[in-house]
Amino acid sequence: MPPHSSPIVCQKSKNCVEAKPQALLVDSPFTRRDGDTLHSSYTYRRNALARDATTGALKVTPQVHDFRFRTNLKPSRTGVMLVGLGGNNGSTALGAIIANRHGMSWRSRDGTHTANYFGSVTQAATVHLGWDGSEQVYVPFNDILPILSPSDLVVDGWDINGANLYEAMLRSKVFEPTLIDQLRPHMEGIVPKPSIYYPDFIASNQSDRANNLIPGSSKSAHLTRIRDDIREFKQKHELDTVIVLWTANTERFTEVRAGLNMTADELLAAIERNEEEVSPSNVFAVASILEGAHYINGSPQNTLVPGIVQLAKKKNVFVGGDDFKSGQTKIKSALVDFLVSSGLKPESIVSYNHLGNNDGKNLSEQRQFRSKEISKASVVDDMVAANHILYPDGKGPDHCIVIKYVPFVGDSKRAMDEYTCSIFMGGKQTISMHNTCEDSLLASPLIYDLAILTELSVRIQYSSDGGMTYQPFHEVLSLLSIFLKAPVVPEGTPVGNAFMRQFSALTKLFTAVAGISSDSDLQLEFFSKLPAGKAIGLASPLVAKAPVQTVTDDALPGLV
Ligand SMILES: NC(=O)c1ccc[n+]([C@@H]2O[C@H](COP(=O)([O-])OP(=O)(O)OC[C@H]3O[C@@H](n4cnc5c(N)ncnc54)[C@H](O)[C@@H]3O)[C@@H](O)[C@H]2O)c1
Ligand SMILES: O=P([O-])([O-])O[C@@H]1[C@@H](O)[C@H](O)[C@@H](O)[C@H](O)[C@@H]1O
Repeated sequence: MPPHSSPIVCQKSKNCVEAKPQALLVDSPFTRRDGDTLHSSYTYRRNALARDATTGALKVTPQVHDFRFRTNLKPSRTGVMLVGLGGNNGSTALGAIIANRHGMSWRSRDGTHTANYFGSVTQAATVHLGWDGSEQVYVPFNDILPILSPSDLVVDGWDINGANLYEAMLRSKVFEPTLIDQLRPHMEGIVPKPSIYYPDFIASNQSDRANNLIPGSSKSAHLTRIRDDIREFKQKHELDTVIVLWTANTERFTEVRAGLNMTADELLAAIERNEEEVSPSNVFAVASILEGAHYINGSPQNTLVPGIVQLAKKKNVFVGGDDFKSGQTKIKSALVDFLVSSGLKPESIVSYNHLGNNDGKNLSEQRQFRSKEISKASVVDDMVAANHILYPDGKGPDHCIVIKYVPFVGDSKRAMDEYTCSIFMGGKQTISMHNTCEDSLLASPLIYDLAILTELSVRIQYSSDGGMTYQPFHEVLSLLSIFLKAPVVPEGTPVGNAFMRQFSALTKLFTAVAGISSDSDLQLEFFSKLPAGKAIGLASPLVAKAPVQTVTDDALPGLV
């Protein structure tokens, strides 16, 4: 079977940038290319675990599960509608796409810079595939499967403020003036669509921004208008996929209760009766889902109430969230994993930062700060639960979150963290770090990744019954967790925050879908004689004339 090469054939669109040909050829009897569809099989190995009722011993039963994947290799024409387009993140994300499309360079005190997508996992990270006999081989993440470039995305959105995107960039103070000047002709003509503003959900200090509103106070009428916006955007740009992504202000939490939002019908009825407790982000999420658009929450509020998840399931769209994991928390999700994996016990974590952007201004009010505090504080829970030696009672470290609004520093967030650990023989280790960055330059690449991987997920279906039936991933797209502080996950499944585990899960998933053996960090070949290699996978290969390698479970390497 000739190896399949999956050139990125981006659907021609006004904004489609010609993508580079795929550089990866997968040669396996367990993948089959049928036009634009890649069929692959994957033997998923896991341990069935159970406590012995009498001895309490942990019984471990290694098992294999035969998955089939079916992937449309053609990235779809995709639009992203940003709620909060005129904000620091929104204007930065759009401006950077335009700068990359045009290959812009600009000068600053540090010299000349050229547009890039650093900070994006899909565009600037690599994936380890193994050892080729002379070197470790890493390939670009976007070589594993055909995915969109951010430059392919059609972007539009809403804002309660009517500033055009040139004015928004000036206000944000994120880009150098020499870049803003180049972007001006491309951005000045873009004005966010009018949005909805329910004052009780964001800080009162935001009221002076609200000059670009959909008229009236009927939430049902607002829902209809936003649905119309999404539909018109999709039709105007002849899009196949639309993703609505909330990068507007942090809202206070909404109540979650029976009669309000526990079911899709309850939430739709609550909107119909103009229920006070229905938030703007609830309305955007419902509008998106009803229009078949996927909805991602980049902020910490609890938008994805049970009724919205249920509606997403009914309408077969993805939802994801919460709160971009961009800076201080992202570092924490890697550092605490390292400390706990080293057998060192974080006893206190103090995360302080101050910033002077509008996000910081909105967070300076308690109810909005509380939303952020919850998402920032939850990030170590899985790592604490992973080590009963260090945390026998499950009680985690003292964890303090402080955010202060200091207008003068603008988007340049100054984060100071202190980690104090118990170490060997009563010792203590204190790690302090200072981290300064333009917050929006860390968050904007995540907007791309969230959208690009949502679009890729739409093109993947899996089968658990040997290829008889196929279905999409669960409507709550928890594979996006690496980009989010407080990942929303399918009910009954655990939240994982440890950064490198999230990265490994993401790269192993897409290499498996591509028919590539999961990278084994074991690398036994470096300290043992490697047995002869053989193609593995399902007992029934996907291709008619595969080598006669009837691989049965008990013949699988490692299980004999
Ligand atoms: N590094 C980061 O920047 C980062 C990291 C994690 C999370 N976040 C979250 O992302 C969000 C955006 O951050 P930002 O720095 O761009 O903030 P920002 O205040 O600059 O932008 C938010 C924009 O949303 C608009 N807005 C508010 N309510 C709206 C509504 N109902 N409809 C449409 N627009 C509305 C505001 O006018 C503003 O332009 C915030 O919730 C923030 O907490 C940011
Ligand atoms: O991602 P991270 O740096 O931990 O968290 C950030 C906070 O520290 C910051 O104060 C807030 O304004 C940003 O929205 C972001 O949430």
